[in-house]
Amino acid sequence: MYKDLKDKVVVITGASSGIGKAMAEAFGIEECKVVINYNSSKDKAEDVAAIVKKNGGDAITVQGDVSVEEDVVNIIQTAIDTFGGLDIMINNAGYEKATPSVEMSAEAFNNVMHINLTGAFVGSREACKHFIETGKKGNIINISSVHDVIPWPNYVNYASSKGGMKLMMETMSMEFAPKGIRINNISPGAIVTEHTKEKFSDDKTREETERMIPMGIIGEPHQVANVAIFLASENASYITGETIYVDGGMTKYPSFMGGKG
Ligand SMILES: NC(=O)C1=CN([C@@H]2O[C@H](COP(=O)(O)OP(=O)(O)OC[C@H]3O[C@@H](n4cnc5c(N)ncnc54)[C@H](O)[C@@H]3O)[C@@H](O)[C@H]2O)C=CC1
Ligand SMILES: CC(=O)C(C)=O
Repeated sequence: MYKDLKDKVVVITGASSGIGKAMAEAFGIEECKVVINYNSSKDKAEDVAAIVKKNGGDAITVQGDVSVEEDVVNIIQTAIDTFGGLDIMINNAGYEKATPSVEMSAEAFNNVMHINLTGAFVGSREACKHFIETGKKGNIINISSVHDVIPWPNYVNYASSKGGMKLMMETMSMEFAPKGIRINNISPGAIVTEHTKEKFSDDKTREETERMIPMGIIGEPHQVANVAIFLASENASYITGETIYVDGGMTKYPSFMGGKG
């Protein structure tokens, strides 16, 4: 456990499933007060809140679509009203759907940009406003993806949004570093969640994916959550503007592993 995290208020967007859920559970073990945002899965969010409380933390659930500016503002205001402030903002909500670029409407492109990038921007902006008003040295973690550096055909909206998250985070981290506010990204590789379970249960797809990972293993949500806990804690007090890849080596050019080329 990281003792400095006890009683810290953490907002996690898209926390009713997958990596967001694993992070909520982990911050519960740290005895944090966790605000679990969901868009449509109220029951699943309530289940996550129950686990956070069982783990030793406190929790509330808040509905909100992160692509809607007022909803993000409301999620953060609810955290402040309920728990008296905000210490850690985690922009995790994300969405992707394969579509060839020539078939992708501007609306479909913008929809993913609004959820993944603009949602994370508004969450970061509102958190920074609160940190500045209260003089708090809070911190922000964005859950990006290895596709912030690896191009992904048929997912141009997703890769653009994650690439954008990289420079958004780096820019904001410089803007707010003098105030002691730290902002970092975690970029997961292939992680098995409710969302990706079906894809990876297909032997061919799983084996193809494993071949792209030097460690040869698909990751699990808790492996991302463990890094989020570290980054949020004082143990990471000198880290800002960084992207930590939690990807079993996927971003390190695995096709060169044979030593040729
Ligand atoms: N699972 C994986 O292999 C990887 C996941 N990621 C990223 O991790 C983050 C979490 O994804 P997973 O846990 O894998 O999938 P997931 O689908 O379980 O989680 C995404 C969450 O975001 C929520 N969400 C989607 N649109 C929303 C909106 N408009 N407003 C509020 N919430 C919304 C969903 O309801 C869901 O709870 C995403 O940002 C994703 O891009 C990145 C790299 C790999
Ligand atoms: C969704 C995503 O970013 C991956 C790596 O699968």
